Amino acid sequence: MQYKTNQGVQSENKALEIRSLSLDYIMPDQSIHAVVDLNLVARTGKITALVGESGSGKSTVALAVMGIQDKNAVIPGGEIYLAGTDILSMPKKGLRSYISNHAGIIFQDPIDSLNPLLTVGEQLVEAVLIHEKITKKQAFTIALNQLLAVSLPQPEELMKKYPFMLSGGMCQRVMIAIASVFRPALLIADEPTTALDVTVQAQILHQLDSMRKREGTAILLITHDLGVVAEIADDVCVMKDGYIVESGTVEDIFSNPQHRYTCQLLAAAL
Ligand SMILES: Nc1ncnc2c1ncn2[C@@H]1O[C@H](COP(=O)(O)OP(=O)(O)OP(=O)(O)O)[C@@H](O)[C@H]1O
Ligand code: NI
Repeated sequence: MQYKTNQGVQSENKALEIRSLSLDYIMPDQSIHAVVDLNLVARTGKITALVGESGSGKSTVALAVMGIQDKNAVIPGGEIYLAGTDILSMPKKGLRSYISNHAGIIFQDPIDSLNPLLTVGEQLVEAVLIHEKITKKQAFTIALNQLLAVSLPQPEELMKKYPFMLSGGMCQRVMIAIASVFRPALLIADEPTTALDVTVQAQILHQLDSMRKREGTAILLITHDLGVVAEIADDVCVMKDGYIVESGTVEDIFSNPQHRYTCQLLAAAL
């Protein structure tokens, strides 16, 4: 069977390409147009920031890309090309594994994202074994290397610990380790540092940036913090009320914002 692909010379460096995506949340008395006719590209080896006020639809986009949108969501139209294939035109069977092989996601609250009843090691090994038919021992070695890759010291000790024994910053590193086990083409970070101390925020962002450099991962960074955007993002998409009102390179958007809302955002950040 042939699925829709966006392959072609111009698409090669696009880990994610969203075309004309709309998403509604169906409520008993109304439906909310959370995403409207949205276009977005996350380039390989680059950081794309998705910014916009609370409720503008940023997380909804992230969840739709991961195929984990809420049950009351319907997608009336659009295409989501993840590593070249439109996941919206794929059959349910195989979709989960396709998405988890090509994209990872980390959230705001790393401690909530981990299972409190399992050790770090158990969760990492489980994540490895979901994808690969290898022995537990081999999975353990991969897990250890993952923890080293996110600069966590003494990984062997860490593997035995439960999430509550770790700081927020360490938990977020573990989440990055889990989300990137399979060197996904795309990593989505939905406000990854909002819940962390300021000093730890910079370390986590540095970690994402070094993953981008090392693996060529495309990173879609959802954030409220325009200072962070200016510092590490390559591209920016500005979202408001479900629409992308403006997108471009960081240089373009910061030096020459076209949309009134972008000007307001920039002014508010000064
Ligand atoms: N399951 C749902 N059912 C109905 N409405 C929802 C649902 N999930 C989100 N919404 C609404 O959809 C809109 C977009 O929400 P979303 O969480 O995507 O925004 P956001 O930009 O991520 O906001 P924030 O910056 O606060 O995280 C909001 O109006 C929100 O209230
Ligand atoms: Ni959100």
